[in-house]
Amino acid sequence: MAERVEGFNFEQRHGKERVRVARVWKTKEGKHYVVEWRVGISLLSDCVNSYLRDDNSDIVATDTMKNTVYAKAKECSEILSVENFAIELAKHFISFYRQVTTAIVNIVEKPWERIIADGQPHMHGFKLGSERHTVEAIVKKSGALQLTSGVEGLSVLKTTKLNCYIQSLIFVLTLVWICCEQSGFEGFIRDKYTALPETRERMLATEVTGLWRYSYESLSSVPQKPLYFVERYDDVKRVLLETFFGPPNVGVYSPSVQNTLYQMARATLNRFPDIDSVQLKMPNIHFLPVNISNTGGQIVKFNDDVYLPTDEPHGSIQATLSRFWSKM
Ligand SMILES: O=c1[nH]c(=O)c2[nH]c(=O)[nH]c2[nH]1
Repeated sequence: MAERVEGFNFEQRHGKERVRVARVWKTKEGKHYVVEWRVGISLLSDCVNSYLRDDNSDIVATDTMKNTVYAKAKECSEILSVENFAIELAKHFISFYRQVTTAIVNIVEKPWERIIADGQPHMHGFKLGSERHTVEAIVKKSGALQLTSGVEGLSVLKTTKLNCYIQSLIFVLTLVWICCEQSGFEGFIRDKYTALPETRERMLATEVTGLWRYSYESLSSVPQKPLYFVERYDDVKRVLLETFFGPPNVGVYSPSVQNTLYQMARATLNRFPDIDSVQLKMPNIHFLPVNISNTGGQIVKFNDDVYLPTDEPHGSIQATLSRFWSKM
């Protein structure tokens, strides 16, 4: 919040970024659990004197913030979700320091996954997965809370043309061989700058970044069930992926990244009543058809088979879908 200083409007915050911590828990039976977090802390606090003059008496040193991450990780005797850790940290800063009015804690969790060896979950062996779980907890001195979780780096691709048998609705118990494309892009504006052909058959690839805001607006309203948010994270990801891909045997047609994004966001809001808004960023990562020829003729003729994968440029498509009363 801006304050008036020497006739100016002034806004400030300070914190520590990229504090890395790993925490291990071990059960009596010898099963280990591990999390690795990258923590960012930002404090809104009444320390304007440090900016205006030689007076640091109201500053929480960023080095102290860093130490607090390790101290609080040590205090967590039971495994907990990244959301609960973020809330605990933020709660500490607003309650421990008179000067702090709001604490903003951002954490990215590294996807360490237990390995399966000989068909059995390993007791202490983990490998790095791909997509990352994120959280932002904003806690005010009043106890007001804003909790936003997310996923980043969720790379997905569908190759789309499906040849499959479906059961005919007309003749009971007969199977019909069908061929259905499951991603296309048609009917867009065509003008003198347009070269893109219309298609009902293309690769669809993206790297989803999602943010979803929970409806819990005070510290006291947060669900007490341990690992509640870990389950929610898995469930939201499942709904996003199921909507993107459609049923395993037949898939679902995507007429555009825009439409698929909307379906994914809507399915999330419809499924989870405690989520008020969903933001999705879905770059359209292009796989270009390969056609190569020389004077002797065609070397490679594209037949929905050989592609050139690209990183850039890529389409950029993003949207936020909220319930009417949401503040996201
Ligand atoms: O799904 C798509 N949306 C677009 O806006 C777009 N633009 C484009 O060139 N290809 C695509 N595909």
